[in-house]
Amino acid sequence: MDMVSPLILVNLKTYQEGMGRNAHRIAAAAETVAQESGVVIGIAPAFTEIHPISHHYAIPVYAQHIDAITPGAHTGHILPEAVRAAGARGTLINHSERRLTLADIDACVQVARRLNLESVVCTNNDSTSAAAAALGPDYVAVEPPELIGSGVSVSKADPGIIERSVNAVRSVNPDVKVLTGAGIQSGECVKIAVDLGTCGVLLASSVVKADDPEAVLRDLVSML
Ligand SMILES: O=C(CO)COP(=O)(O)O
Repeated sequence: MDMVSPLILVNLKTYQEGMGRNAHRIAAAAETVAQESGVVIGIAPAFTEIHPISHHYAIPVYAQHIDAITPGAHTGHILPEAVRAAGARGTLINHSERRLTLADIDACVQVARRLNLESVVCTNNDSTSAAAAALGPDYVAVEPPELIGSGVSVSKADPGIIERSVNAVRSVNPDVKVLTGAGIQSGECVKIAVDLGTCGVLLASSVVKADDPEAVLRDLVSML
């Protein structure tokens, strides 16, 4: 293993297979495999599942989004303090399916830092990875949008974007860790990503839609 312990972050999105009892099943599988392997496996469930999951399992829980607001008169927003109080360790910011402006991303990273929430800023290519790194988040997670949910792994289809993003982030801010995602489905995909200099992966469908999420998670960590 690398000096920084790898992170496997499973985004449950709003998949039916990641709601309610299914979210618990995936969280339990993640906890089992994390304990067996020593690899950190986090989960980003729907907002409504953050509290139940974080209070039942020892794995780190992430929000899928926050709004950079302070408590007050906002309706239909996600208050970062509430996400923290519900037990989240961190949050995704600017996921490809929840894009923000650069100014919003900056504000979200700052509020996350203030609240001691880990920030994972998602990006779509190496230029945006460099821009995100300049904001000083904990992680930049590069995911080529065309491969998200495609079943085709970024590690195999586009290793260059991983390598370029790692280099871009390092040159802007070497303290920012890099994750990658889109189509990640096996231990081999994870190993390629880590060998290219990332600290792990962000993934969804291969775990969330699996008949046996525990078996997929065991495979994902098998080459670390
Ligand atoms: O968007 C993703 C994770 O946030 C990637 O999704 P898939 O793993 O389904 O390609």
